Amino acid sequence: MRTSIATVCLSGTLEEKMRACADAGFDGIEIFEPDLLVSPSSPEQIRALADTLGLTLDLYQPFRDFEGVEAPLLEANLDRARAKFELMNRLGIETMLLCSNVGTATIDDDAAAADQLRRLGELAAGYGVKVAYEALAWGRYVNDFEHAQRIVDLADHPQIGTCLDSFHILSRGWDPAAIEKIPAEKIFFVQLADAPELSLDVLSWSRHYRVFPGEGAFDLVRFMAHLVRSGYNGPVSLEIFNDVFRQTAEDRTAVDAMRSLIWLEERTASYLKEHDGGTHYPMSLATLPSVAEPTGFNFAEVKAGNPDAVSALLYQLGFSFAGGHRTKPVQLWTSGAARVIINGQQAGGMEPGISALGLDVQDPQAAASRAVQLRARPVSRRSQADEQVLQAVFAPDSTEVFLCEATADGTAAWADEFGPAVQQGPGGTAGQPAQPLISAIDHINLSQPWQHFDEAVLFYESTLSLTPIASQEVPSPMGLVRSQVMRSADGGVRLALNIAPLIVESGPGGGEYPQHVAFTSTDLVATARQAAERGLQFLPVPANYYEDLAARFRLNPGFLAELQELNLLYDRDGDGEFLHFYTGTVGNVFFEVVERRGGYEGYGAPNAPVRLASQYLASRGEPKRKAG
Ligand SMILES: O=C(O)c1ccc(O)c(O)c1
Ligand SMILES: [Mg+2]
Repeated sequence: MRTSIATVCLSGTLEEKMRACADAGFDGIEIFEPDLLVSPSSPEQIRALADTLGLTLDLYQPFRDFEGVEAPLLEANLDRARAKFELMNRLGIETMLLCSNVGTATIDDDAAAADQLRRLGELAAGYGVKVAYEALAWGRYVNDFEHAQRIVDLADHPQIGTCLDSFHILSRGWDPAAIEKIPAEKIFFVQLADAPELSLDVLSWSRHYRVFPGEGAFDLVRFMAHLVRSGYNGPVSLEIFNDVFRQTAEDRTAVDAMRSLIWLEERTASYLKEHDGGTHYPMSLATLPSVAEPTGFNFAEVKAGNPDAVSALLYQLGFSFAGGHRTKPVQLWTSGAARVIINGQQAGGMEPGISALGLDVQDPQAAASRAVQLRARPVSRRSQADEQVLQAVFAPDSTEVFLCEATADGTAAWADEFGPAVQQGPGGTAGQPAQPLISAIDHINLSQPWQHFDEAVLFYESTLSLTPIASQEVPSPMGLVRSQVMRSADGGVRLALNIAPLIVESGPGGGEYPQHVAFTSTDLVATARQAAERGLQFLPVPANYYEDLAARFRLNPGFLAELQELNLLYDRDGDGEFLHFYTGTVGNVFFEVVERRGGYEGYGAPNAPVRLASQYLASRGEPKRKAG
């Protein structure tokens, strides 16, 4: 599959955009006219730069408001086109994109539009260029790709063909199956965009909210399958108008873009294999090492130059000290299959804070190779010769994601690098063994910078096969927090991605926002009692919350009183129940303990505003009450 991308997707100058596209591995680009108009480089220089970078210039776009006009305007439009064809010859670009008329069309007649396109085709032939006609979703008379195709058929000129853009087709609900009816040689160009579901006029939706494939709600795999079946074998190009992408670093956005196409190519290949068996199509689709979903969390790592505050919390939660690393200032704490590493080497930034997570996978080599082919940056950590060589990549928020070997007995293959396991309390004091009521890591919650949120969703879906669950919005005193859970089918791995409120950028954490690890307990009340005895400071929960709980659920008064006494939160979902509590925050990290009863699958979303408000108050010291 030939990959291409429109320069409108990226920030920067035309030259910077071109370099970023080449570095990310694109075969070619579409030049978006406004980018050329503001460039100090001549068309010849842009052509030479593309050559040097190994990029083909696949499309010049857009040419607007041509067809369906009265005769005098048609002559003026042909003059305009002539100037652009001359320019395209200088650039060495063979195909021009023509948008269906949105502004000046007055004649709603296919035969007349086709005649005018034929005139344009005759002119284009003299320059050796082709015109790809695209039905914009808001075109005056032509807003449907099949309608555009009928006009192209009527024009019946070799220089006139169609441009298909997934946004205009899927946003209007047109059925992409009809793509298969278009003769392949008449599809001159293909643009891809995904988009979130929004109730918005289609022009605003298109101009501001497009996202890369895999980051929105469109079924682009099926779209691609129809395209491949049509016999098309030209460039597949990303055209993403997105306010955020246009103001974030272009090299990073180009990598996100490339990842989306590599992923889509693979998904399309497997879709076609499943539905069409061994049928051969002109477009060849590359595949990636396929990996099974991760089966569970292997560990969570907290960076901390001074481990004491974090080890105290873990001790209070009933974790045992399982030893220091043989060669590094790193501690291992465990309870059941929950493993937390406190790493003194990774210190820096706002700490303590979550620096890495480990996932159990069937084949760490294959999983790492897949992630790297999807343009994830590999992590290189120093390791001694006899230590496990661990595979890891950086997530978009710089969290290190380790791909660990799942063992049959649930132990960690690397754990014997730690020892000896002397019973230890906070700060190295002797500790009492606890009841290990915590059995595993339930989920990990990572806060994401708002501008990298879509990228993070695609990253976890493409590299690790996690599935996004419908996102939620949680009110907090700092704003509405968007929360997106990514999980494996059996729930063995659950990641909650929250957009960090903008307000924290100017706050004491320098833009970092607390993140947490949630542990599973077999008996939450007993865990909380033990933790209270060991001195844990719970995140306080206001009395108003318990009055509301009493109103919403018919809870036994004794149980309700116990919840309130221990600062426990409660939720219900069908037959399932959820009990949980939070520790106070140290630096940038806190812990949660949850008990899931009867198949509860959520995360206590109704309680999230209570947590966020309580943490907000805690971060500001005691609540200030008006004197009075
Ligand atoms: O929003 C537009 O004007 C516009 C221009 C060119 C395109 O290819 C497109 O899909 C939209
Ligand atoms: Mg388009």
